[in-house]
Amino acid sequence: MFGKKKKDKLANDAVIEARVANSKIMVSHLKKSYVNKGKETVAVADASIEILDNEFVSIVGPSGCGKSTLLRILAGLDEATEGTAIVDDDLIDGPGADRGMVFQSYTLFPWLTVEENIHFGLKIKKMPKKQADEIVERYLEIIKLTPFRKSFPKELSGGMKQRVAIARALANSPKVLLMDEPFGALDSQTKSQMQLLMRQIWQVEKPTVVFITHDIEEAVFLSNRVYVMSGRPSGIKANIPIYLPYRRTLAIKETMEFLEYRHRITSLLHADEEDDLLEN
Ligand SMILES: Nc1ncnc2c1ncn2[C@@H]1O[C@H](COP(=O)(O)OP(=O)(O)OP(=O)(O)O)[C@@H](O)[C@H]1O
Repeated sequence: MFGKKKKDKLANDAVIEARVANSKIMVSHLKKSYVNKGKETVAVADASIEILDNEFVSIVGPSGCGKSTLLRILAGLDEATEGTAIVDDDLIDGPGADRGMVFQSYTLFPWLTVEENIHFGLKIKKMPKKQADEIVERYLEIIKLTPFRKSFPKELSGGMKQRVAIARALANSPKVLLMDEPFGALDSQTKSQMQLLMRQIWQVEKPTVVFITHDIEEAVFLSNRVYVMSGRPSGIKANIPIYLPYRRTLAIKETMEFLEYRHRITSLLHADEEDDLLEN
Protein backbone atom coordinates (compact mmCIF):
# COMPACT_ATOMS: atom_id res chain seq x y z
CA MET A 1 0.00 0.00 0.00
CA PHE A 2 1.20 3.57 -0.64
CA GLY A 3 2.22 6.03 2.08
CA LYS A 4 0.26 9.30 2.37
CA LYS A 5 2.98 11.40 0.69
CA LYS A 6 3.25 9.06 -2.29
CA LYS A 7 -0.56 8.90 -2.51
CA ASP A 8 -0.82 12.72 -2.52
CA LYS A 9 1.81 12.96 -5.25
CA LEU A 10 0.02 10.37 -7.38
CA ALA A 11 -3.27 12.22 -6.91
CA ASN A 12 -1.65 15.52 -7.82
CA ASP A 13 -0.05 14.02 -10.94
CA ALA A 14 -3.40 12.49 -11.92
CA VAL A 15 -5.21 15.85 -11.62
CA ILE A 16 -2.56 17.49 -13.81
CA GLU A 17 -2.79 14.67 -16.35
CA ALA A 18 -6.61 14.99 -16.48
CA ARG A 19 -6.31 18.74 -16.98
CA VAL A 20 -3.78 18.38 -19.79
CA ALA A 21 -5.88 15.71 -21.51
CA ASN A 22 -8.95 17.93 -21.06
CA SER A 23 -10.95 14.96 -19.84
CA LYS A 24 -14.20 15.15 -17.92
CA ILE A 25 -13.57 11.89 -16.14
CA MET A 26 -10.21 10.23 -15.65
CA VAL A 27 -9.79 6.99 -13.77
CA SER A 28 -6.18 5.83 -13.44
CA HIS A 29 -5.11 2.37 -12.32
CA LEU A 30 -8.05 2.03 -10.02
CA LYS A 31 -8.17 -0.97 -7.74
CA LYS A 32 -10.93 -1.82 -5.33
CA SER A 33 -10.89 -4.73 -2.94
CA TYR A 34 -13.20 -5.61 -0.09
CA VAL A 35 -12.01 -7.46 2.97
CA ASN A 36 -14.61 -9.48 4.84
CA LYS A 37 -13.56 -11.70 7.77
CA GLY A 38 -9.93 -11.53 6.62
CA LYS A 39 -10.78 -12.65 3.07
CA GLU A 40 -10.00 -10.22 0.24
CA THR A 41 -12.33 -9.92 -2.76
CA VAL A 42 -10.84 -7.92 -5.61
CA ALA A 43 -13.84 -6.21 -7.23
CA VAL A 44 -11.71 -4.21 -9.70
CA ALA A 45 -8.06 -5.20 -10.22
CA ASP A 46 -6.76 -2.40 -12.44
CA ALA A 47 -8.99 -0.10 -14.48
CA SER A 48 -8.16 3.09 -16.34
CA ILE A 49 -10.74 5.04 -18.32
CA GLU A 50 -10.93 8.49 -19.80
CA ILE A 51 -14.14 10.25 -20.83
CA LEU A 52 -14.40 13.58 -22.60
CA ASP A 53 -17.01 16.27 -22.05
CA ASN A 54 -20.35 15.44 -23.74
CA GLU A 55 -19.41 11.83 -24.43
CA PHE A 56 -21.89 9.00 -23.89
CA VAL A 57 -19.80 6.04 -22.79
CA SER A 58 -21.10 2.61 -21.85
CA ILE A 59 -19.29 -0.01 -19.81
CA VAL A 60 -20.12 -3.66 -20.42
CA GLY A 61 -18.53 -6.75 -18.93
CA PRO A 62 -19.23 -10.15 -17.43
CA SER A 63 -21.30 -10.36 -14.28
CA GLY A 64 -19.24 -9.54 -11.19
CA CYS A 65 -16.37 -7.85 -13.08
CA GLY A 66 -16.80 -4.67 -11.05
CA LYS A 67 -18.90 -2.39 -13.28
CA SER A 68 -21.15 -1.21 -10.43
CA THR A 69 -18.16 -0.87 -8.13
CA LEU A 70 -16.46 1.43 -10.63
CA LEU A 71 -19.63 3.53 -10.95
CA ARG A 72 -20.09 3.70 -7.18
CA ILE A 73 -16.54 5.03 -6.86
CA LEU A 74 -17.29 7.67 -9.51
CA ALA A 75 -20.43 8.55 -7.54
CA GLY A 76 -18.33 8.90 -4.38
CA LEU A 77 -20.38 6.19 -2.64
CA ASP A 78 -17.34 3.96 -2.30
CA GLU A 79 -13.61 4.61 -2.06
CA ALA A 80 -10.87 3.22 -4.31
CA THR A 81 -8.25 1.02 -2.63
CA GLU A 82 -5.59 2.25 -5.05
CA GLY A 83 -5.47 4.62 -8.01
CA THR A 84 -7.35 7.82 -8.68
CA ALA A 85 -10.76 8.91 -9.99
CA ILE A 86 -11.19 12.49 -11.16
CA VAL A 87 -14.21 14.45 -12.38
CA ASP A 88 -13.56 17.86 -13.88
CA ASP A 89 -10.09 18.27 -12.35
CA ASP A 90 -11.31 17.31 -8.87
CA LEU A 91 -10.40 14.13 -7.07
CA ILE A 92 -13.59 12.37 -6.04
CA ASP A 93 -13.85 12.20 -2.28
CA GLY A 94 -17.56 11.70 -1.68
CA PRO A 95 -20.95 12.16 -3.30
CA GLY A 96 -21.73 15.53 -4.86
CA ALA A 97 -24.44 17.35 -6.80
CA ASP A 98 -22.02 17.54 -9.74
CA ARG A 99 -22.78 13.84 -10.37
CA GLY A 100 -26.36 12.72 -11.06
CA MET A 101 -27.24 9.07 -10.51
CA VAL A 102 -29.90 6.82 -12.01
CA PHE A 103 -30.09 3.24 -10.74
CA GLN A 104 -31.97 0.15 -11.91
CA SER A 105 -34.20 0.19 -8.84
CA TYR A 106 -36.66 3.03 -8.82
CA THR A 107 -35.46 5.68 -6.44
CA LEU A 108 -38.15 8.35 -6.62
CA PHE A 109 -39.50 9.87 -3.43
CA PRO A 110 -42.87 8.09 -3.08
CA TRP A 111 -44.46 10.98 -1.13
CA LEU A 112 -43.73 13.53 -3.87
CA THR A 113 -45.54 13.96 -7.18
CA VAL A 114 -43.75 13.71 -10.53
CA GLU A 115 -43.15 17.45 -10.72
CA GLU A 116 -42.10 17.65 -7.07
CA ASN A 117 -39.59 14.85 -7.63
CA ILE A 118 -38.02 16.74 -10.54
CA HIS A 119 -38.12 19.95 -8.51
CA PHE A 120 -36.47 18.37 -5.47
CA GLY A 121 -32.78 19.07 -6.17
CA LEU A 122 -33.51 22.61 -7.35
CA LYS A 123 -35.29 23.33 -4.07
CA ILE A 124 -32.29 22.05 -2.12
CA LYS A 125 -30.08 24.38 -4.18
CA LYS A 126 -32.49 27.21 -3.30
CA MET A 127 -32.97 28.09 -6.96
CA PRO A 128 -35.50 30.93 -7.44
CA LYS A 129 -38.96 29.42 -7.93
CA LYS A 130 -39.59 30.91 -11.38
CA GLN A 131 -36.32 29.56 -12.77
CA ALA A 132 -36.89 26.14 -11.16
CA ASP A 133 -40.45 25.96 -12.53
CA GLU A 134 -39.15 26.60 -16.05
CA ILE A 135 -36.62 23.79 -15.74
CA VAL A 136 -39.25 21.37 -14.37
CA GLU A 137 -41.60 22.34 -17.21
CA ARG A 138 -38.93 21.69 -19.82
CA TYR A 139 -38.04 18.27 -18.42
CA LEU A 140 -41.70 17.24 -18.08
CA GLU A 141 -41.97 17.92 -21.81
CA ILE A 142 -38.73 16.14 -22.67
CA ILE A 143 -39.80 12.99 -20.83
CA LYS A 144 -43.36 13.37 -22.19
CA LEU A 145 -44.98 13.25 -18.75
CA THR A 146 -46.61 16.68 -18.57
CA PRO A 147 -50.10 15.08 -18.22
CA PHE A 148 -48.80 13.04 -15.27
CA ARG A 149 -47.19 15.93 -13.40
CA LYS A 150 -49.50 15.55 -10.37
CA SER A 151 -49.24 11.75 -10.22
CA PHE A 152 -47.36 9.93 -7.48
CA PRO A 153 -44.69 7.30 -8.30
CA LYS A 154 -47.00 4.41 -7.31
CA GLU A 155 -49.38 5.50 -10.08
CA LEU A 156 -46.66 5.21 -12.77
CA SER A 157 -45.33 2.30 -14.84
CA GLY A 158 -41.65 1.26 -14.50
CA GLY A 159 -40.68 3.10 -17.69
CA MET A 160 -42.43 6.27 -16.52
CA LYS A 161 -40.65 6.12 -13.16
CA GLN A 162 -37.27 5.85 -14.87
CA ARG A 163 -38.16 8.80 -17.12
CA VAL A 164 -38.82 10.85 -13.98
CA ALA A 165 -35.55 9.62 -12.42
CA ILE A 166 -33.62 10.73 -15.53
CA ALA A 167 -35.37 14.12 -15.55
CA ARG A 168 -34.73 14.58 -11.83
CA ALA A 169 -31.02 13.87 -12.31
CA LEU A 170 -30.66 16.09 -15.40
CA ALA A 171 -32.67 19.00 -13.94
CA ASN A 172 -29.77 19.60 -11.55
CA SER A 173 -27.37 20.16 -14.50
CA PRO A 174 -24.85 17.63 -13.22
CA LYS A 175 -21.39 17.60 -14.77
CA VAL A 176 -21.84 13.90 -15.38
CA LEU A 177 -24.74 11.48 -15.32
CA LEU A 178 -23.93 8.05 -13.87
CA MET A 179 -26.41 5.34 -14.86
CA ASP A 180 -26.33 1.80 -13.48
CA GLU A 181 -28.49 -0.54 -15.58
CA PRO A 182 -31.33 2.00 -15.55
CA PHE A 183 -33.47 0.02 -18.00
CA GLY A 184 -32.54 -3.44 -16.70
CA ALA A 185 -35.89 -4.07 -15.02
CA LEU A 186 -38.08 -2.99 -17.95
CA ASP A 187 -39.82 -5.21 -20.51
CA SER A 188 -38.16 -5.26 -23.91
CA GLN A 189 -40.57 -2.89 -25.67
CA THR A 190 -40.44 -0.27 -22.92
CA LYS A 191 -36.68 -0.70 -22.82
CA SER A 192 -36.36 0.09 -26.55
CA GLN A 193 -38.54 3.19 -26.10
CA MET A 194 -36.39 4.31 -23.19
CA GLN A 195 -33.22 3.80 -25.23
CA LEU A 196 -34.64 5.95 -28.01
CA LEU A 197 -35.69 8.66 -25.55
CA MET A 198 -32.29 8.56 -23.84
CA ARG A 199 -30.48 8.92 -27.15
CA GLN A 200 -32.76 11.85 -28.10
CA ILE A 201 -32.13 13.52 -24.74
CA TRP A 202 -28.39 13.10 -25.25
CA GLN A 203 -28.58 14.57 -28.78
CA VAL A 204 -30.26 17.69 -27.40
CA GLU A 205 -28.81 18.14 -23.91
CA LYS A 206 -25.37 16.54 -24.45
CA PRO A 207 -24.79 15.37 -20.88
CA THR A 208 -21.59 13.44 -20.21
CA VAL A 209 -22.89 9.97 -19.44
CA VAL A 210 -21.34 6.83 -17.97
CA PHE A 211 -23.79 4.00 -18.57
CA ILE A 212 -23.48 0.49 -17.13
CA THR A 213 -25.35 -2.27 -18.90
CA HIS A 214 -25.41 -6.01 -19.56
CA ASP A 215 -27.13 -5.36 -22.85
CA ILE A 216 -24.64 -5.04 -25.69
CA GLU A 217 -27.28 -3.86 -28.16
CA GLU A 218 -28.24 -1.09 -25.73
CA ALA A 219 -24.60 -0.06 -25.29
CA VAL A 220 -23.98 0.15 -29.05
CA PHE A 221 -27.23 2.00 -29.72
CA LEU A 222 -26.68 4.67 -27.07
CA SER A 223 -22.97 5.27 -27.04
CA ASN A 224 -20.14 7.17 -28.64
CA ARG A 225 -17.80 4.65 -27.11
CA VAL A 226 -17.99 1.34 -25.28
CA TYR A 227 -15.49 0.07 -22.71
CA VAL A 228 -15.44 -3.70 -22.39
CA MET A 229 -14.32 -5.00 -19.00
CA SER A 230 -12.66 -8.36 -18.50
CA GLY A 231 -13.50 -10.97 -15.85
CA ARG A 232 -10.86 -11.94 -13.33
CA PRO A 233 -8.51 -10.09 -13.00
CA SER A 234 -10.98 -7.35 -13.83
CA GLY A 235 -9.94 -4.32 -15.79
CA ILE A 236 -10.54 -2.66 -19.13
CA LYS A 237 -10.16 -5.10 -21.98
CA ALA A 238 -11.18 -2.94 -24.95
CA ASN A 239 -12.16 0.60 -25.82
CA ILE A 240 -14.42 0.64 -28.86
CA PRO A 241 -15.51 3.89 -30.54
CA ILE A 242 -18.95 3.57 -32.14
CA TYR A 243 -19.00 5.32 -35.50
CA LEU A 244 -22.74 5.12 -36.15
CA PRO A 245 -24.83 8.07 -37.41
CA TYR A 246 -25.36 10.85 -34.90
CA ARG A 247 -29.15 10.81 -35.17
CA ARG A 248 -30.24 7.28 -34.37
CA THR A 249 -33.60 5.57 -34.61
CA LEU A 250 -34.36 2.02 -33.48
CA ALA A 251 -34.14 0.90 -37.13
CA ILE A 252 -30.37 1.33 -36.93
CA LYS A 253 -30.24 -1.89 -34.90
CA GLU A 254 -30.95 -3.83 -38.11
CA THR A 255 -28.05 -2.32 -40.09
CA MET A 256 -24.89 -4.21 -40.95
CA GLU A 257 -22.61 -1.71 -39.15
CA PHE A 258 -24.66 -2.03 -35.97
CA LEU A 259 -24.62 -5.83 -36.09
CA GLU A 260 -20.86 -5.79 -36.65
CA TYR A 261 -20.30 -3.72 -33.50
CA ARG A 262 -22.63 -6.00 -31.56
CA HIS A 263 -20.83 -9.09 -32.83
CA ARG A 264 -17.39 -7.64 -32.04
CA ILE A 265 -18.30 -6.82 -28.43
CA THR A 266 -20.14 -10.11 -27.92
CA SER A 267 -17.05 -12.01 -29.15
CA LEU A 268 -14.84 -10.11 -26.70
CA LEU A 269 -17.16 -11.02 -23.83
CA HIS A 270 -17.53 -14.64 -24.86
CA ALA A 271 -13.75 -15.05 -25.07
CA ASP A 272 -13.68 -14.07 -21.40
CA GLU A 273 -16.40 -16.53 -20.42
CA GLU A 274 -14.55 -19.34 -22.24
CA ASP A 275 -11.32 -18.46 -20.36
CA ASP A 276 -13.28 -18.63 -17.08
CA LEU A 277 -14.69 -22.06 -17.93
CA LEU A 278 -11.23 -23.39 -18.79
CA GLU A 279 -9.84 -22.10 -15.48
CA ASN A 280 -12.61 -23.64 -13.33
N1 LIG B 1 -19.57 -4.54 -0.36
C1 LIG B 1 -18.96 -5.60 -0.89
N2 LIG B 1 -18.31 -6.50 -0.12
C2 LIG B 1 -17.69 -7.57 -0.64
N3 LIG B 1 -17.65 -7.84 -1.96
C3 LIG B 1 -18.28 -7.00 -2.78
C4 LIG B 1 -18.98 -5.83 -2.31
N4 LIG B 1 -19.50 -5.17 -3.39
C5 LIG B 1 -19.15 -5.90 -4.47
N5 LIG B 1 -18.43 -6.98 -4.12
C6 LIG B 1 -17.85 -8.00 -5.02
O1 LIG B 1 -17.11 -7.32 -6.01
C7 LIG B 1 -17.26 -7.95 -7.27
C8 LIG B 1 -17.77 -6.93 -8.30
O2 LIG B 1 -19.10 -6.56 -7.99
P1 LIG B 1 -19.93 -5.54 -8.87
O3 LIG B 1 -21.32 -5.50 -8.33
O4 LIG B 1 -19.20 -4.27 -8.99
O5 LIG B 1 -19.90 -6.27 -10.30
P2 LIG B 1 -20.79 -6.00 -11.59
O6 LIG B 1 -19.88 -6.16 -12.76
O7 LIG B 1 -21.53 -4.73 -11.46
O8 LIG B 1 -21.80 -7.24 -11.49
P3 LIG B 1 -23.24 -7.44 -12.19
O9 LIG B 1 -23.00 -7.27 -13.65
O10 LIG B 1 -23.59 -8.85 -11.83
O11 LIG B 1 -24.17 -6.43 -11.61
C9 LIG B 1 -18.20 -9.13 -7.05
O12 LIG B 1 -17.43 -10.28 -6.88
C10 LIG B 1 -18.92 -8.76 -5.79
O13 LIG B 1 -19.33 -9.91 -5.08
